[in-house]
Amino acid sequence: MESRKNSDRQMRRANCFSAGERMKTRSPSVIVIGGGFAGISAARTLQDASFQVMVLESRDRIGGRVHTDYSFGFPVDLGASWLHGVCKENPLAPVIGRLGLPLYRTSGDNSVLYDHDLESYALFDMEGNQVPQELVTNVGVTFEQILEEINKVRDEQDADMSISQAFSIVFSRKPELRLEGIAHNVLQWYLCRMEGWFAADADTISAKCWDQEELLPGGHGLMVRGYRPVINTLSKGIDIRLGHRVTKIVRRYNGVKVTTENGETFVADAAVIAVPLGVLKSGTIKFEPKLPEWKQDAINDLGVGIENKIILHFEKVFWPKVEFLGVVAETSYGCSYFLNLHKATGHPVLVYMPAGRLAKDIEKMSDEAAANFAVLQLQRILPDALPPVQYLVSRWGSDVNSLGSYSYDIVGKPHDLYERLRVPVDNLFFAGEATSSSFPGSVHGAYSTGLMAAEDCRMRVLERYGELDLFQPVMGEEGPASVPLLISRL
Ligand SMILES: Cc1cc2nc3c(=O)[nH]c(=O)nc-3n(C[C@H](O)[C@H](O)[C@H](O)COP(=O)(O)OP(=O)(O)OC[C@H]3O[C@@H](n4cnc5c(N)ncnc54)[C@H](O)[C@@H]3O)c2cc1C
Repeated sequence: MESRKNSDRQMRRANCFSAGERMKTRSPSVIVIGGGFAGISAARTLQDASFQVMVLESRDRIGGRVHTDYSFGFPVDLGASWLHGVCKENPLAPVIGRLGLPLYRTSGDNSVLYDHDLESYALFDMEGNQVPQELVTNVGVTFEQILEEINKVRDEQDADMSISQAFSIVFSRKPELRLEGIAHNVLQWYLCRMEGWFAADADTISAKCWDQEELLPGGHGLMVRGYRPVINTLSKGIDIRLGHRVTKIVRRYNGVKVTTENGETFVADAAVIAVPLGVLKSGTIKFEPKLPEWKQDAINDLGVGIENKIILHFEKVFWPKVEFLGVVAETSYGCSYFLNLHKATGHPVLVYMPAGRLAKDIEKMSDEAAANFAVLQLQRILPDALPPVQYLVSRWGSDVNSLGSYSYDIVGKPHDLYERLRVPVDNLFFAGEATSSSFPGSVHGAYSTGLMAAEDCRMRVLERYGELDLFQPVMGEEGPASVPLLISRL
C-alpha cells in the first residue's frame, strides 16, 4: 500500500500538467511524441492555439530525419535536403520564405523521377568513359515510355505487381523497348534513381501505386543552408524534453498517460504521436488498450525503405562541373550516383546516395568502410579521385529512432494506408510523413500532417471540454478542469 502511494506521488511529480497547473492556466494539454517536422508543426500550432504543449523526443536533438550537420564548418544535410515543390502552394514555403533561406533549383520538372534536369547529369561506364549526353537523354525518353506502358499493364489487371514484374511484361509485349549494352546500363541507372526516390528496390514497389503521390509545381530545390534553421524557428518557445523515449501510451476517455524508457510518466488531455513508421512497426511503443486492428494492419502493411547519405568533403574540386555524377552498370544495384554540392553551395562536397538493398548492405559496414566504398565508386569515374578529408555516414535504417528512411507503397497493398495511419484513435492523433496520402516521404508532407493532427486534436479536445464529463479529473487527477480560454475566441 505504502509503495503504491509512493509511486502515485512520483507519478504526480512527474506529470507535466498537474491539476494545479490546469486550474491556473485553464487550457487543455497535449503531449506530442516525436520532435521531427510533423511533431514540431503540431506542437507549434497547438501552442499558438493556447494549448499547454510538451514534446517528448527520444534523441538528444530535434529534427528527426531532418538533420543538418555543421562539423565540416558549413551546413550539410544527412537527411532531407530538397524542398519538393518550390512554389507558394508548398505548406513550408511561408516559413522558408520568411527566413530568407536560399534554394538551389535542381530541376523545373515536377515529376517523381527527375529531381535533376537531364542535362545536368554526367554518367560514366565502369571503365570511366563518359556516356554521350544524347544517349542519356534518349534512354530517359525510353524509360518514360516504359513507365507509360507499365501504367497500361496495371490498368488491365486487378492484381498488383512489382515495378520489376511490370518491366518484364512490358519488354515481352514491346521488345523494341528492351535496350542492349551501354543503353541497357543507362536504363538501369534510371531505375536506380527511381529506387532512390522510393528508398526501395523495384521488386518491392507497387506498380499500382507508384505514381499516386501529389506533386507540387515548381520543381525541386536544394536547401542551400540546410533545413535546421526551419525546424529551429518552428520549435522556438516550445517545451521540448530531449532524451525522452516513449515506451507506453495509455488512453482513456478523458486523457492520456505517456511513459518513457526511464519510467517517467506524463498525463494530458490528448497526445499527438509523430514517431516514424519504422518505430511504430517495431512495437517498441506499447498501446493500452491495443490499437484497433485496422490501425495495426495499416502500420504493418505500409512499406518503409532505406536511403542513406555518405557525404564526402574533399580538399578541392576535381570532378566535372555537373550537378549529378553517375556510374551505370548492368543492374540497378550496381549503379551509383553522387550529388555535387559544389554547384549549389560552393563547397567541395560530393554526396553518395545508396538506396534499398544496397543501402541496407552498406549499413553493415563501419563508417570508414562505407566511405571507402563510396570513394571506390567515385574512382570508377575518376581514377585520380583524392581521398576525402572528412566524411559523414547516415544510418537511417538501423537507427532505433527512425528504423527506415521513408514510407512507400509495397506490392498488393492499397494506397489508402496512409490515410488509415492518419485517422485518430480516441484522443490519440497520428502525424508524420507516413500519414500523408498526398505527400508521403517528404518534409512538407510531414509538416502538413502535423498541422492536420493539431487541428483534429484541437477540435476534439475543445469539443470534449464542452461536455460535462470533462469537468471530471483527467486520468485520476483531482481538482476541477475548466473550459479552455480558446473557446471564447472561436
Ligand atoms: C536520407 C534521406 C533523404 C531525404 N530526402 C528528402 C528530401 O530531399 N526532401 C524531402 O522532402 N524529404 C526527404 N526525406 C524525407 C523526410 O526527411 C521525412 O519525410 C521527414 O523528415 C519525416 O518527418 P517526421 O516528422 O514524419 O519524422 P521524423 O523526422 O523521423 O521525426 C520523428 C521523431 O520521433 C522521434 N522518436 C522516435 N521514436 C521515439 C520514441 N519512442 N519516443 C519519442 N520520440 C521518438 C525521432 O527521434 C524523431 O525526432 C529524406 C529522408 C531521408 C532519410
